[in-house]
Amino acid sequence: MNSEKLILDGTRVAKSMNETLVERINQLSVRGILPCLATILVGDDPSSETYVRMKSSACKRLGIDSRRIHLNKATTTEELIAVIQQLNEDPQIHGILLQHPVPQHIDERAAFEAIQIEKDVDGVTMLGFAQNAFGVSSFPSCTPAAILAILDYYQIPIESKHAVIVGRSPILGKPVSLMLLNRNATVTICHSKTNNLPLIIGLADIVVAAVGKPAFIQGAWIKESAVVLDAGYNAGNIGDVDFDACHKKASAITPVPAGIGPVTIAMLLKHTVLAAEKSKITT
Ligand SMILES: NC(=O)C1=CN([C@@H]2O[C@H](COP(=O)(O)OP(=O)(O)OC[C@H]3O[C@@H](n4cnc5c(N)ncnc54)[C@H](OP(=O)(O)O)[C@@H]3O)[C@@H](O)[C@H]2O)C=CC1
Ligand SMILES: Nc1nc(=O)c2c([nH]1)NC[C@@H]1CN(c3ccc(C(=O)N[C@@H](CCC(=O)O)C(=O)O)cc3)C=[N+]21
Repeated sequence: MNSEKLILDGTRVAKSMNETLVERINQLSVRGILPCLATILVGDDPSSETYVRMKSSACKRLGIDSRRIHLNKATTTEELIAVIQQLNEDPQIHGILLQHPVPQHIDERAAFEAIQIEKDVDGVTMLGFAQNAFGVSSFPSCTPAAILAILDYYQIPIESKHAVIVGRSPILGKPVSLMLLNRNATVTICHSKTNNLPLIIGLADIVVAAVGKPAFIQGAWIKESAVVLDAGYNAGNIGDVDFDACHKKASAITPVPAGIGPVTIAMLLKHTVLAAEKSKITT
């Protein structure tokens, strides 16, 4: 990497991923297979509606089919699981994405577990998580995989680097920590009960912000020349990183928007295409 400050352009990474997908989608169509992603949204949280809409319009742009399922916020866990089971049994559906978070009264873990492993394109099941932890997953969670894809695209070394991850959620902080560990980083995972957070972040060569609090990570905490990856996506398109202050210190940083978000979506499409490719072998 050169010594200039680098803005890690997620739109560019996503574009290059999508280009390689087009050919694979064409080859599937020759065999009469149209990859299809089902998205399930429960309730009417406006930002979740936006994400789901972005996901299905990204599918459309590439020629992937999508089925959008929008359930009432009063849906029960049992009803949601029944919908997931129907999608599991439908041979035309290759991937299932249950948008997180679901309303409080629903058992989100039980719903995630209902997704058949072959269709778990967002790596949300326990089995998918475990496969990812062992480094044998076909479908690691999309945002963690996007973070690794950005580092690899820009040839940013991971091995032997100290990565500090702020956040330990099951689809973001925890899996990205394990993926960086599998790539031989030295990993520290921080969370809401962590003491001396600024001190720990100050030791990091790579910082992953996955907190869900706008502009939470301050420039003063960042070590000179660290690489900063901002997975946060808060109301008003604001990341978890104080961009201007961190940009001054970092050697490379992802912006919000146009950082990790677009690569997450490209990863979801890639996993859906792969699920479709695998389905032709088994059916
Ligand atoms: N770009 C994308 O594709 C995606 C973006 N996101 C965004 O990433 C962010 C995180 O999402 P998600 O992981 O689902 O969020 P969660 O709310 O599930 O997890 C947040 C994590 O941050 C930790 N945390 C909260 N406050 C602090 C604090 N003061 N100090 C240190 N750690 C803290 C929590 O700790 P504890 O475990 O102790 O509660 C928890 O582990 C959000 O902005 C979300 O919108 C999420 C998914 C995809
Ligand atoms: N099961 C599950 N998997 C997820 O991956 C998941 C989820 N639930 N719940 C919500 C979060 C959020 N998320 C985003 C994806 C892309 C952008 C994205 O592409 N953002 C554009 C901005 C687009 C715009 O706002 O115009 C950008 O950053 O450039 C943002 C956020 C995925 N999530």
